[in-house]
Amino acid sequence: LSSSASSPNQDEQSKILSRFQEYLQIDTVQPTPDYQKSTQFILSQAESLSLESQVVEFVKGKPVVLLKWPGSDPSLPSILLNSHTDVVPYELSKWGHHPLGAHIDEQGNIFARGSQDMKCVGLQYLEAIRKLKASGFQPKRSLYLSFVPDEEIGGHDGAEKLAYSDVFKSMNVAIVLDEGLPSPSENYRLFYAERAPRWLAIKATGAPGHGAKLYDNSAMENLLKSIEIVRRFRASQFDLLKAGLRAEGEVTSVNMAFLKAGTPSPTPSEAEAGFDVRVPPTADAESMDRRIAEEWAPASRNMTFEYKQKGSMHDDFGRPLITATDGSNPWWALLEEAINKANGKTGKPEIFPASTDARYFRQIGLPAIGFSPIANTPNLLHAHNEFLNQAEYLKGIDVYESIIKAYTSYAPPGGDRGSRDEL
Ligand SMILES: CSCC[C@H](NC(C)=O)C(=O)O
Ligand SMILES: [Zn+2]
Ligand SMILES: [Zn+2]
Repeated sequence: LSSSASSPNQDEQSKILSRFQEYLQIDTVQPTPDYQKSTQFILSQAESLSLESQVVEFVKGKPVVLLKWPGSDPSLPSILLNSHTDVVPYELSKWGHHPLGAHIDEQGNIFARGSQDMKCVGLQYLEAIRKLKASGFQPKRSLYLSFVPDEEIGGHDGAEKLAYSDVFKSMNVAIVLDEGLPSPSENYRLFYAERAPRWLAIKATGAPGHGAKLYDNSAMENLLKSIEIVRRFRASQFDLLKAGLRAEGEVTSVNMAFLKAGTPSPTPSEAEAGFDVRVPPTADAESMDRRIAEEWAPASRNMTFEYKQKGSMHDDFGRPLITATDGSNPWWALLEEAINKANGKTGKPEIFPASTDARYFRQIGLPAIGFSPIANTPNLLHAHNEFLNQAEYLKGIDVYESIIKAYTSYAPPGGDRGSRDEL
């Protein structure tokens, strides 16, 4: 009842916040993240919680930290809570507080790169375990935590390698939780799929010529024709979004990412443009790739194209990369119930507009749900002055406590249904 700073509750709260600040202050900024330091920090947390730990470097210098809280029934498939340890770069001059300072202002807002994306989630998992252990809780299923590198640059040396590894097979995972997005309303956002990235570079070639001459088929004219076609397609998709006919994750987005060509004069023989394209799992992948080959970069207009990043739209069994939200996937309802039990509200299931590591787990046929317990907060992923309020952070710990309880205790009489082995 006491609100004095020395009450055990207050004391514990300030320790929780200090640990969060400590993790945020570790410089894991791409492109040169200090993974040694983040690994040490996570291992020291694991030790204080008596969790089993293992560090796997599928690629040298890119540690995947695996923690395990063994369940009482090892025959049951396990739960995996995933988070990435890297964060995106920042522009120091645009921030009110240093992005690696984790400054807490008078409102309790914690400013730091990674405060939303997603050091919060990684540490909330650990804090929830701390509380559960203190309460004497014993999980039936084993609980794994994975702290993976390089999500922000594609996850190829992190989560992708993990998902396809023997280590992962031996973990016998039934369900994966990974990052979601902050919600400006009181409803948490839940994601059952995501758009597939197509980072595309198109290149036009053509006869160079005098800058004063009007002629067809120059590289620049050929590229501009493509840009016009791409922009018409972009407008058609954007119109669906603006009219409210589709949600953000349900349209194909296209944004021009770079343009490389020419000098003031003469007309160049090569011109290149790059686009960040995101394709919903409900779209027809083949017709999208045909559109790119035949309309955006046709050989008939002296054009070539290349994918700098090409995410799959189907799992390794040929099905769209979608996690079921209906009764066929008990983990969905269990998650919603557990969140509600902790006094959290949830919105309608959504398609994540960008990319996360969850796609690699969906690819191998596992259900994966995107969720960050961040409500009442503007979405500042990758933006200046990213922050998370301390009360929201603390509430998120309670939410994970409830989720871990529900997930690790779930033991249907007939065993798991819909698990990978039975498909
Ligand atoms: C294709 S890897 C890049 C990953 C990054 N993820 C997020 C969540 O912003 C993105 O979608 O741009
Ligand atoms: Zn992230
Ligand atoms: Zn990110």
